[in-house]
Amino acid sequence: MGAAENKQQQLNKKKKKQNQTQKEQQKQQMQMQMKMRCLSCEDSVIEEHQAILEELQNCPKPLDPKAQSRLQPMASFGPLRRPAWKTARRWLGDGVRGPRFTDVEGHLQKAKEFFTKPALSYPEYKQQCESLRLFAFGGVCGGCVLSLFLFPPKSSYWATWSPWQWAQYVGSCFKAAPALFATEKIETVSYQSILYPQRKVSATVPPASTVQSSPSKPVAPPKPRVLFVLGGPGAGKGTQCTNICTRFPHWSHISAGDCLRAERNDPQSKDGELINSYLKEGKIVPVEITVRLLEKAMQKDMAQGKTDFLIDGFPRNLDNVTGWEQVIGDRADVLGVLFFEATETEMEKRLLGRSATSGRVDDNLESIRKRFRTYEKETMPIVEKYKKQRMVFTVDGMQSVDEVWSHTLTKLREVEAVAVYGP
Ligand SMILES: Nc1ncnc2c1ncn2[C@@H]1O[C@H](COP(=O)(O)OP(=O)(O)OP(=O)(O)O)[C@@H](O)[C@H]1O
Ligand SMILES: Nc1ccn([C@@H]2O[C@H](COP(=O)(O)O)[C@@H](O)[C@H]2O)c(=O)n1
Repeated sequence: MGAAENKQQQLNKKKKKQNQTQKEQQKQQMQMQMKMRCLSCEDSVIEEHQAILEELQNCPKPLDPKAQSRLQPMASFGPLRRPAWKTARRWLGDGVRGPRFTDVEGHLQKAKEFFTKPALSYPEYKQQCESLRLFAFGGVCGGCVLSLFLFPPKSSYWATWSPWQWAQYVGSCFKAAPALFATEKIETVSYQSILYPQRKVSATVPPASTVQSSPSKPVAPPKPRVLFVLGGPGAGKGTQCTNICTRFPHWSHISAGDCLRAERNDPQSKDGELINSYLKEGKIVPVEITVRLLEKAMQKDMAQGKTDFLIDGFPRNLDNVTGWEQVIGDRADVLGVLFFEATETEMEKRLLGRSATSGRVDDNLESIRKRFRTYEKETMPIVEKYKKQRMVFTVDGMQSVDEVWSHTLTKLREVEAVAVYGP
């Protein structure tokens, strides 16, 4: 073999190797493209790609122009499906393009058509639904926000964290925090005024004798806070008021019914007989008598250091409401109404049970039923009136005493939160 022949052979070998390398590279490139593309390909397309690959493998030349022309579309994403992450819409045949997202009028029109114009095709129907959905979503969200704004939940969390408190929080970051400890000597002031510094101070309600201040620096006692307690006869008002006062000594329980019964039993009282007749009939005693007794009882308890009052069984009718406003008015802060709800059947059962030991002239079936009627006719409208003012804290009184107590506690915390942070 001559040198020239040898050289030719080496050249051929080299060319063949180059061809093989080039083919190998092309194959790898194709495989990469296949991998990428086949993520979103249908089976038929994958099969087609595989066939092309096989053809390429068997092809003696580096890249046959025929194969190249067939492979060309594979190199571009044009005619085939886009990968899922590039697909803006699923292909559900919605060739009908709806209004742009920002085109409110267009969507309104489509939403209206949902009710007025039967869709002729699925895409049209789908667009109507989509446009309607925008308004339904907006309406529901807007309604929820508005109702939270108009009728904020009576929860201490809401009172503390609702968005309209945020401005206040931001503002408070730039204000000096109130001193944690007293900055001057406190002579005699109820611990309530320290716990609730927001409370306004009244110089009028308590008689001077109840305030033991130093002569040089008089300290006005805080304005008494009042929580009316209402509910049907036997709903459990008295029981839960006793619980509250046992647990929280700053609360004082004053029952209008108890005050009236005590007055009736007082031989010195000029109103004894009148009160007795009202009690037996389950009627509401004139407010001048009742409110005078309530004020007397409050003053007595304030002298003992009480500042918060559960006024149980009051106001029972409109006469009671106006009497309170005229006599006490803004000398006390009314925090709201703690309202115990129970059915007549349950209340009747409880009162008949209580009649064995209460000694009350009105704990008999006849008086009980008369009291129910008075409650329905005269007291419920008062509850409704306070409800409209969003002042009612309702407790489900149908459960066991313990369960009602736990519910009462929750409501009491709400009352405190609203009193401190506002409604
Ligand atoms: N949750 C309860 N489950 C069962 N019995 C109860 C419950 N709460 C109170 N009672 C009982 O029912 C009776 C009436 O309760 P309570 O005196 O507290 O009612 P009231 O609403 O104050 O009634 P009134 O308006 O007549 O004074 C009592 O004998 C009491 O022990
Ligand atoms: N504001 C009020 C409260 C009560 N009465 C009379 O007392 C009766 C018993 O009241 P209880 O709350 O103890 O059940 C009641 O039936 C009324 O006759 C009232 O007149 N005014």
